[in-house]
Amino acid sequence: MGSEMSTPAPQGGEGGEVQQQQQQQQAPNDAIAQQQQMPLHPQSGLPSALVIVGPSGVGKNTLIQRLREGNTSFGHSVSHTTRQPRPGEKHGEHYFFTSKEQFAKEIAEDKFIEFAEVHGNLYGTSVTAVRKVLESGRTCILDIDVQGARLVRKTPLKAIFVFIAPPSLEDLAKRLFTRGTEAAEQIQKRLANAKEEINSVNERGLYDYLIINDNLDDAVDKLRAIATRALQGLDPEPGKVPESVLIEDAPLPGMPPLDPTAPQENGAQGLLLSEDPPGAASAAADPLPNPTAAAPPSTTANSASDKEAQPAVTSNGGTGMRVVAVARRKEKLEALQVHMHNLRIPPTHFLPVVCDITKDAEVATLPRIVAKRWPDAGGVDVLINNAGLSRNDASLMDGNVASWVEMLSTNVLGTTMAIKAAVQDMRRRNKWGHIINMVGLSGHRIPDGPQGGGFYCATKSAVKTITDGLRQEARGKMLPLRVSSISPGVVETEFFTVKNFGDAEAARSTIQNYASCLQPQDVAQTILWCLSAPDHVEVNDVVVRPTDQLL
Ligand SMILES: Nc1nc2c(ncn2[C@@H]2O[C@H](COP(=O)(O)OP(=O)(O)O)[C@@H](O)[C@H]2O)c(=O)[nH]1
Ligand SMILES: Nc1ncnc2c1ncn2[C@@H]1O[C@H](COP(=O)(O)OP(=O)(O)O)[C@@H](O)[C@H]1O
Repeated sequence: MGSEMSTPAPQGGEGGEVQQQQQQQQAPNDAIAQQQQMPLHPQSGLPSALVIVGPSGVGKNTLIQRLREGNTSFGHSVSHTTRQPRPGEKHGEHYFFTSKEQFAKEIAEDKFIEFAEVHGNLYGTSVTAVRKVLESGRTCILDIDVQGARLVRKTPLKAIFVFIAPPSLEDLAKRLFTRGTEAAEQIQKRLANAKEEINSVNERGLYDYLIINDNLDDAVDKLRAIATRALQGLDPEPGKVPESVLIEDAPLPGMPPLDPTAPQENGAQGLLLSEDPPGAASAAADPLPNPTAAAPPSTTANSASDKEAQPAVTSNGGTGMRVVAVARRKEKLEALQVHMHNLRIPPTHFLPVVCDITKDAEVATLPRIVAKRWPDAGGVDVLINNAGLSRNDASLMDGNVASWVEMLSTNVLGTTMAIKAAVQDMRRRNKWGHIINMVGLSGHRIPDGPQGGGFYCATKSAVKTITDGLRQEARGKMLPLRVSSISPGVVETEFFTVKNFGDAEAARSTIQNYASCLQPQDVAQTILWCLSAPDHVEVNDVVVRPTDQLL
């Protein structure tokens, strides 16, 4: 569920009580069943229930309606809710619309198999509603949220669990807007919750089936086949939910008006960035000659959320590149998106994607997201691996192991997984581009200091070795892939704030040791210089540091 649902409600508030009661509600069980004389666990051969879960607006009601059209074998358990009825909704048919007081009373009376707070309202499935359908020998359909599904999983109710996913969050947003039943604020709330709801597909054993509701007729056919199994009381087939599912983020619904005072750039376009923790630097500010690639390439780079990455993303200097900015922090990407919008860079040339590059499944999906969102772009031609994270509690003598793991997974594994995803995309198209890794001075030397930067330097040395190793591997296979690294010294970015766990003062005092740090634009320019070399020239490593930096 989304942030709203997963945020603990204030003590004593409605949500707080609901959470406490839900914890006690762990397994509405045989005792309730016996009390209500409900065959919660039908013998085999009798119909199972069908639990349908999915984010708001994905099409659950539409699918259920289509399934039930002209087929009386399926009944729908009518839920109770404290939300206001929408125009046309009937009490007892769509929901039992209930006051909060009445709902609380019914909870106390053990009326519900499960209940949950969803999008700010209470919803619950009553034992009576399910019993009514089951007793008539039909399959009972429960349209409930993720929390409800988790709870029903713990009851003896024999059921098949299906998750309905949208083809993308963008489609989901469109459907919610088109349905027009909610105000903008409610739609935002539902979209904010959707990503976490979709992520519940990765909870092992929660769902038996996943249906992506893209083409409605296809989705209805799939649901019908599953519902028929439920009707026959058959067990679900194994392996029908993929190991890992990632649905890309929606763009911001509705961009702000253009800022007429914002400076315009020269045809700034793309770069695909990957990942989030503030890294050494990635930037490119000024116009450069055209790149050597024949077609406008799309570029990926990581750590796009940082202010430091903005120049890299915003100024391709008329190279004709299209930029995919990949980062973990959504709010930073959103700010970048607004910035790009104000620079009049069209959505065809800038695509923000939320992704955690320490997660293999998320990284592997990136080229697919690019291909889907920009079918005309071909694929990823340039990858800029910008992720580089350092922590100040990582001394080799007495450091925090968690910080070592974090650095290793971000700087080394994240970079390598992004390389693999980009290279496989290039191989698929037989079109070989350019990989640029940010090694940094730390990949070449270890600075003095009692805190000890040895572990961070080790990860950066690894990136240097990976850069050289990738080049050798490509040469060995006679592939025209170009591999470069850039090794900047101190760059004025968020890097030091992250290193000091958010302590901006400590970060400032580090930066003040230098009369003039490199700026992100300086690094960006270096990236563009590497990219602009003619085909027969491969820049291997560029070391660049502030003029007054000693070591
Ligand atoms: N846990 C639980 N969730 C429910 C129940 N009834 C509906 N929901 C879920 O509540 C959410 C909001 O439903 P609704 O207000 O009808 O809005 P909609 O999903 O935008 O059509 C959906 O995810 C439903 O699946 C219920 O009885 N229990
Ligand atoms: N496969 C689909 N393609 C396009 N629009 C769809 C599809 N499935 C449902 N819709 C539309 O999306 C909107 C939301 O569907 P709805 O059934 O109300 O969602 P939910 O019950 O999951 O909140 C409706 O306007 C519906 O017509």
